[in-house]
Amino acid sequence: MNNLTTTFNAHLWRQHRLSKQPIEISILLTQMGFAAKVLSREISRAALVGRLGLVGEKNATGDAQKKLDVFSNQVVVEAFSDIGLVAAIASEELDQVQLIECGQDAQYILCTDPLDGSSNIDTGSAVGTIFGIYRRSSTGYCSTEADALQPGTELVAAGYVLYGTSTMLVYTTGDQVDGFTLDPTLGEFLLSHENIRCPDQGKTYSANLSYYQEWHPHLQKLVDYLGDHKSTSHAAHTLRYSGALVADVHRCLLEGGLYFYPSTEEQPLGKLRLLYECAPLAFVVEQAGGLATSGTERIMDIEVTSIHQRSPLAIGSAAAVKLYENFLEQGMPT
Ligand SMILES: O=P(O)(O)OC[C@H]1O[C@](O)(COP(=O)(O)O)[C@@H](O)[C@@H]1O
Ligand SMILES: [Mg+2]
Ligand SMILES: [Mg+2]
Repeated sequence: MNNLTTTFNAHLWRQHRLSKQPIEISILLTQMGFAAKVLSREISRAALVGRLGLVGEKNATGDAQKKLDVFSNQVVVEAFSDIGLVAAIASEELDQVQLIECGQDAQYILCTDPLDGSSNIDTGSAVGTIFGIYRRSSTGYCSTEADALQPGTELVAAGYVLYGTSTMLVYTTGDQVDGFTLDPTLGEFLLSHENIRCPDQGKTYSANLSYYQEWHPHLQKLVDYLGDHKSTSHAAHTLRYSGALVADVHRCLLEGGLYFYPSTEEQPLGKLRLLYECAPLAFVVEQAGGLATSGTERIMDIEVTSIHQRSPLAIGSAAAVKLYENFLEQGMPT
């Protein structure tokens, strides 16, 4: 059976048979695949069913919620409810952790950004879904919020879905990183990118340069260095910023490169959320040979004290992330 006929479910079953992951993880990932198919269909027809625009509410981190943010959250929560495995869900669109099921079998916690890149929705640009799965740490009958406050090193599975020119699902359970492309005519995710390796170097960087003036002077030097097309000592990088973290990280994963969202005086911990944006993507990128840092600390090691906690992020090719850390610390490449 060649790769392009390997369905996501068949791959998950194979990984389980090769005892690379417990069957529960395969079932949870299958449910993420299902939610991704529903969202792929609904995102593509949102303008036809009045699902563009705002709902008029703000989420816990102050973002004006889009109708598709709320709808995507509902789809993900429903896909993981009633399967007897998920104890609780932490989501960008839920103020608190939502208890799902109690009891012995409900041993997993889902952390999710149901719709990433919300500012792209109404203009039809790329958006994504991010997910991270943890095992419960508490032993009581029902889960508690503390079960979601685990560092990235405790993730048992993580990944994202990109709704772009095609819909792709990329995941890892700590073994390798595999990518699947949705064939809408079959309604199947097919294995299109097996064992993805993140190139050590890239030619692009992604950052919102409109904040350049507010960044640390050392990071301003990094941007000048990356954009120095006259340099004979190093290859310049070109700028690619999509407005969706998932889309920019996906490019870094496949082609190499660097995405960063640093802190500013106004946002001392940056904008992005550690639990359901930074940590799951860090797990994926690290398993593919890349790196992810806050600038001073490995993202996966950062202690989580609240579900909507923010963290500065630099993620992508290993050499580019090290370059970022060096510049932040010393204001120069090495
Ligand atoms: O508009 P800004 O400040 O550049 O922020 C864009 C970044 O914020 C995000 O949109 C945050 O994610 P959400 O859309 O899920 O809130 C990232 O996807 C993106 O990289
Ligand atoms: Mg997001
Ligand atoms: Mg979001």
